[in-house]
Amino acid sequence: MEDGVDHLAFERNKAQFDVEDMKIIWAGSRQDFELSDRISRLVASDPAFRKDDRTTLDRKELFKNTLRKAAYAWKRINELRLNEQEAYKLRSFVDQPAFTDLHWGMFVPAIQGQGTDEQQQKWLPLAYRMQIIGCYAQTELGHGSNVQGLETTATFDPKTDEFVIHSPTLTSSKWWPGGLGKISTHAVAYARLIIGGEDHGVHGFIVQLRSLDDHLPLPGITIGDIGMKFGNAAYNTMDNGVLRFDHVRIPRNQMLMRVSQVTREGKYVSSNVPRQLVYGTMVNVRQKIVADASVALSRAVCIATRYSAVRRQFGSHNGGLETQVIDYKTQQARLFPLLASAYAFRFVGGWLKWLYMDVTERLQANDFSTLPEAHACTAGLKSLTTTATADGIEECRKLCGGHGYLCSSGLPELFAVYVPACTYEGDNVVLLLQVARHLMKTVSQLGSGNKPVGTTAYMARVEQLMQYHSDVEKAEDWLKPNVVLEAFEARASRMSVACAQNLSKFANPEEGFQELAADLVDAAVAHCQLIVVSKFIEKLQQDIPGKGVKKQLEVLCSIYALFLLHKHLGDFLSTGCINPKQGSLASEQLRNLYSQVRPNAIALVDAFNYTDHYLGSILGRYDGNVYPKLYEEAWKDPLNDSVVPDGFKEYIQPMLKQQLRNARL
Ligand SMILES: CC/C=C\C/C=C\C/C=C\C/C=C/C(=O)SCCNC(=O)CCNC(=O)[C@H](O)C(C)(C)COP(=O)(O)OP(=O)(O)OC[C@H]1O[C@@H](n2cnc3c(N)ncnc32)[C@H](O)[C@@H]1OP(=O)(O)O
Ligand SMILES: Cc1cc2nc3c(=O)[nH]c(=O)nc-3n(C[C@H](O)[C@H](O)[C@H](O)COP(=O)(O)OP(=O)(O)OC[C@H]3O[C@@H](n4cnc5c(N)ncnc54)[C@H](O)[C@@H]3O)c2cc1C
Repeated sequence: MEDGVDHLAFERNKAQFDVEDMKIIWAGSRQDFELSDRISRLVASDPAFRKDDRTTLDRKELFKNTLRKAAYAWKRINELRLNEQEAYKLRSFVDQPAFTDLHWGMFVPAIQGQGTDEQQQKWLPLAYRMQIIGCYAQTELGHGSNVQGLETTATFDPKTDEFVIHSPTLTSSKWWPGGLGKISTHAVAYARLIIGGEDHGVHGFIVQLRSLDDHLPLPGITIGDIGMKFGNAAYNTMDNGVLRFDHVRIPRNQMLMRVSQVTREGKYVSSNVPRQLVYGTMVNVRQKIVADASVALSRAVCIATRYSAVRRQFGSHNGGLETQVIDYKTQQARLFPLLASAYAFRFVGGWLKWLYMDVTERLQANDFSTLPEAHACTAGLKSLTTTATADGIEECRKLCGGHGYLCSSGLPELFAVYVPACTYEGDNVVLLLQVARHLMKTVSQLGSGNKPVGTTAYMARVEQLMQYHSDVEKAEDWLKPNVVLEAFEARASRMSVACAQNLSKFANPEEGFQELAADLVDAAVAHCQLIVVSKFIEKLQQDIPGKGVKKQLEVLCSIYALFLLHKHLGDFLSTGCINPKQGSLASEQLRNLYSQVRPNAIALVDAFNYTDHYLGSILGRYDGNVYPKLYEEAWKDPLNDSVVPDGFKEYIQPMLKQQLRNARL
């Protein structure tokens, strides 16, 4: 604590659970906690990773600064001989989006997932040593969501045993890939495979973009940055790029050939695997994005919670202290569901990681049965968690009043960096429509003996769920996990069944799907919320050690579920799952739960174990010493370098003098 005072100590003493034990639960295991703790302190204590000057740099300085940090991070990773997990942690605690995110997060996984053994042996060592730097070049100016609509072509030339990569139209220009604009030497580029005039659809190709000697674009390649993005610093540390190919030739063996191959004779051969595996990198990254949502949301919640305990407004009696804004019920009703959501997303993220590892192992053994489930879960949860997180960060900014709008609160930048997660790796509405398709397929197969599995298993009880009426009689009944779960299952299944019934009225199912898209999205959201609630409940069924820890998690789980019920009361009522009285009992219980969280709120955010460096927020400082630091920070603004600003003499003084002259006349 810089001034030796912990302004939040009183709050910390109120906690009814052991915060050190909660840190382990949040981290996933003691080992994960120790690793995160060690690496975050390492980054925080290294001045080369300071980031408090970021918002005042112009784009070029900001970008150069990003390159410096990325190079320094790589140096430290090698010097300290960090393993893959430690290196990943180090990069994420540096907390500055960079080309390396795409190199490690998409380029390498694309080769791992879609390359043959031979291709992996050739390319991965180069990528692991960063002797080449790669990006993931899929999206084009004209098409992002519609991957099958991509226009770049890769035409096989049997004479030379090469592919000719070409951008035939303006709209076929690659547009958006991170790291592409200025840094990547290579790309996994997606293009339509054309053999003998026949179009075999979109495939991935490893293409070298820049010379490894002087970094200039190779012949036939036009490349650049697409320009400033939302927010000042934020995602402008990243060189999202534009790329055009003019008949660029690459050897045949640079098509990623795990899913399908092109022989020397130009024959197209499909392995016995689903073509959707070409989309595998997106499934991988969507899963990571879900895990990442809990990090972004918990950062914002940590800032807003600490500041809400420091900030006082109104309510002073006889000259005493004013009320801490965290004690206002409206503040609690806005903040605590976000705190609960951060924990909920943490646990569902952990589960999704398991699901992803499970499907990966099955795929290696040629078992493709769980691929649709993995696709639906990663797509749906990516959509649900990123939407809630982006909205939640913005709500946290408002929860901090005026000071939340200052860059030094950390919230504007956090929002600006995070919000594109609602769009990249699949627009959130487009992804929910994928979930809806999965649900409609599941409903249509219910009578066929094809038992629904995984997260749709509840649909097997559809007849029972269609008859369900909640038996809640008093507010405490809403604390029973089974009561909550059944209400969410009944709501989700009824919304899906209603959509399926409405769809069946259309002669053309695709037309029906388009017409009912908004209802289908609502049904998909209901299903995804059920997944998050059920995974939180499952987590509580595990052994949870630590004084008072399980009790706190039970409270948060109930808050998460009942907050959703309150927010979507219309769904629960209109589907007849609950009646209005039961709805108000849920609200009553929610208020009780907020009161239970209140004394534990600061400790619950301390359990995230974020350093002040990582939080990057004066409002969220661990010691709560907000006002002196805000005051101090204001004077560091470049505008305060001089008392009279540049431009005064040119523009303002003549105006003032003119006014003076006019006044004298
Ligand atoms: C923390 C993060 C860590 C690291 C990353 C670092 C930084 C991240 C920051 C930014 C990076 C951003 C990168 C990008 O944005 S890359 C570009 C991402 N692009 C997209 O996500 C495009 C979205 N569109 C699609 O995914 C597909 O085109 C879409 C699924 C919408 C439709 O595809 P298509 O038209 O081919 O399919 P359908 O006809 O609808 O369905 C066919 C069939 O296939 C199934 N399907 C679809 N996708 C998948 C999949 N991924 N896996 C498995 N199966 C899939 C679909 O369900 C249908 O099945 P069926 O009904 O049985 O026929
Ligand atoms: C910061 C950032 C980083 C990115 N990084 C990469 C990268 O590294 N590599 C890469 O290849 N790409 C990248 N992208 C591109 C990204 O994947 C796409 O922007 C994304 O998939 C959305 O596609 P789109 O832009 O075509 O949106 P569109 O599909 O044009 O969406 C526009 C609107 O249309 C709606 N819409 C579209 N289709 C439908 C439909 N069928 N039904 C109903 N509504 C629909 C959407 O909901 C949205 O409201 C990045 C994007 C951003 C913002």
